[in-house]
Amino acid sequence: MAELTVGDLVVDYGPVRALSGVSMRVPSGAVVAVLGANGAGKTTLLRAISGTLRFQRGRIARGTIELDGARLSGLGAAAVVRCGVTHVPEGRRVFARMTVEENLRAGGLGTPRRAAAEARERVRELFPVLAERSRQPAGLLSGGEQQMLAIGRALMAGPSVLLLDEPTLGLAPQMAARIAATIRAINAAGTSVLLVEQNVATALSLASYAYVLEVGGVAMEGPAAALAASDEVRRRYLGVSDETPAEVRPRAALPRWSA
Ligand SMILES: Nc1ncnc2c1ncn2[C@@H]1O[C@H](COP(=O)(O)OP(=O)(O)OP(=O)(O)O)[C@@H](O)[C@H]1O
Repeated sequence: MAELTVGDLVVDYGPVRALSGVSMRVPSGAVVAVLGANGAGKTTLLRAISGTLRFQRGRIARGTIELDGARLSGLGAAAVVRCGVTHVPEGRRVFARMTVEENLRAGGLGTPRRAAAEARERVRELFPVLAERSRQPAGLLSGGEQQMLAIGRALMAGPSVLLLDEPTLGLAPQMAARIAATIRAINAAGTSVLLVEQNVATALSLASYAYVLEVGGVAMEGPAAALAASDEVRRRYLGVSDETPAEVRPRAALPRWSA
């Protein structure tokens, strides 16, 4: 396990400043959530960490990204994976024409054989459906199964930190709950998680600590339980206002806490 730290990170896409001095920490073994409205910079933060910013013509103008004190910023995407940080981008981009098995194998490329075999076993246990459907083209899987495959593929490199971008987006509630349970299991097995999630109640129920981004900066941060109880977070992100009668307040606004 390893600690991920981001210090005073500034990111630009050409003339557009997307992050303007973000500092945060994912302690070893933790689930940390990043919340915020569309365009706040959440995806940019994950891209900067995973070394995929350059594919979007983005650039780190200033700041540091470190894993246990070793510098990640400036490394390419493949090198970041080798350091133990893998990224599941938004939109579950699986290789639709390749089989489930081939998709998983692609995630393990470059991983030493023994570690890859262990990771494979772990993925099979987490997602039995992927083992059952290993020879089918990934494009035939349901949206939720494709998300499982995208997560499984990222786990094939045996990461110490997993970056997840909107893993439950567009999924039916039951499937979203399964993905959330899987994230808990992955974390319980020792992988730290940095989670960007549009469903604030889900995010705060999974995370122990959370950051709220607004126009490229950290507007709020704190223990997930404290943020969930904060009037401002409830009003702005959980759709609960003082005027909302108690009986119509979403149950989702009452998350289960992780320790
Ligand atoms: N490839 C790009 N080129 C130019 N500007 C970009 C690019 N990607 C993002 N941006 C801009 O950077 C800012 C942050 O975007 P980002 O996608 O990181 O936000 P987000 O919080 O993840 O939002 P969303 O939930 O909509 O994905 C926005 O102003 C966005 O328009």
